[in-house]
Amino acid sequence: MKVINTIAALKSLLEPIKLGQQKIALVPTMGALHKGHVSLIKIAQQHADVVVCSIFVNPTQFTDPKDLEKYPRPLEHDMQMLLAAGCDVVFMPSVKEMYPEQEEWHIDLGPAEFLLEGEFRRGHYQGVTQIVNKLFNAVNPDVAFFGQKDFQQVLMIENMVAYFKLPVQIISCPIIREDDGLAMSSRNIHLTAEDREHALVLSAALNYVKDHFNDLSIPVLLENAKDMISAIPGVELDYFTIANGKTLLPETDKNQPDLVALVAAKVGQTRLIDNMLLN
Ligand SMILES: Nc1ncnc2c1ncn2[C@@H]1O[C@H](COP(=O)(O)OP(=O)(O)OP(=O)(O)O)[C@@H](O)[C@H]1O
Ligand SMILES: CC(C)(CO)[C@@H](O)C(=O)[O-]
Ligand code: BAL
Repeated sequence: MKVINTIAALKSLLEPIKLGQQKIALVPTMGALHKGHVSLIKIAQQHADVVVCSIFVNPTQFTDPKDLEKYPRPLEHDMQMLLAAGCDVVFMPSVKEMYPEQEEWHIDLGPAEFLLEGEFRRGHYQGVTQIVNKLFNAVNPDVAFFGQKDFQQVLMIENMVAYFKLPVQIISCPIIREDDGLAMSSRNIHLTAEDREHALVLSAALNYVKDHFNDLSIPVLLENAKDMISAIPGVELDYFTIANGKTLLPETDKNQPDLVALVAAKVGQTRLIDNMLLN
């Protein structure tokens, strides 16, 4: 496994591979790796000859400075996970390498940018697309892998790819969960034992909606799911919605295709998101 810190070194490693017609996959991450990240690498290996995993805690996508400051950075552990997963190249640039100078970034990501996560983390998807575009320029991947856990992120990246007409295929990969249902997330590390217990209500409420989808109306499903969550102490709901998976607009007609339930809540001091496809 090669560990690379600069764009120039990365390009000189990857350009001959690309010229040799080998397929390159990119798995962008912010580190603090878990089985969710490993699953992306494993899926990437099935689609490409060379898998590049980037680790970069991107400052421009953080809307809360405390969240950025306390974002976990367990480097040794991450290297071991990547070695065990059989990753070929790790790209781990510094902030200076990715942002050598002040720069403006604003692209049209469509109206869904301002919904859900975009409403609670204003400007978040401009920062995400800014760094993903830089990573795509540095790696020039044929295909890139993202987790469905960050459902809206996948849509925003697809919109960015369409905006610039980039020749990169985007693949959304299933959510990996703990045995008790909690979606794996780097931020789970911040949960106290009590928070960890309380956080289970998020996946439980999503499962409730999925299990009762055929029997109850959408307004009733939403009311019951929100009641489940508000019954748990220390869980502060930002949103629980059933939406069209392409527009992210709320949906009340169960016969529409592509429905997804999405939730975000603060559990103790930690903000978590999760979602589930419904049909
Ligand atoms: N449980 C999971 N299952 C599948 N993919 C996941 C999971 N968790 C994260 N990913 C994906 O891994 C990639 C990198 O995510 P990231 O490094 O931000 O980890 P994370 O666990 O989402 O951290 P956090 O949500 O705390 O920022 C993203 O595409 C993300 O959607
Ligand atoms: C895609 C990403 C690596 C961009 O910083 C980040 O948003 C993440 O880890 O999901
Ligand atoms: N996993 C999405 C990146 C973020 O929360 O900033």
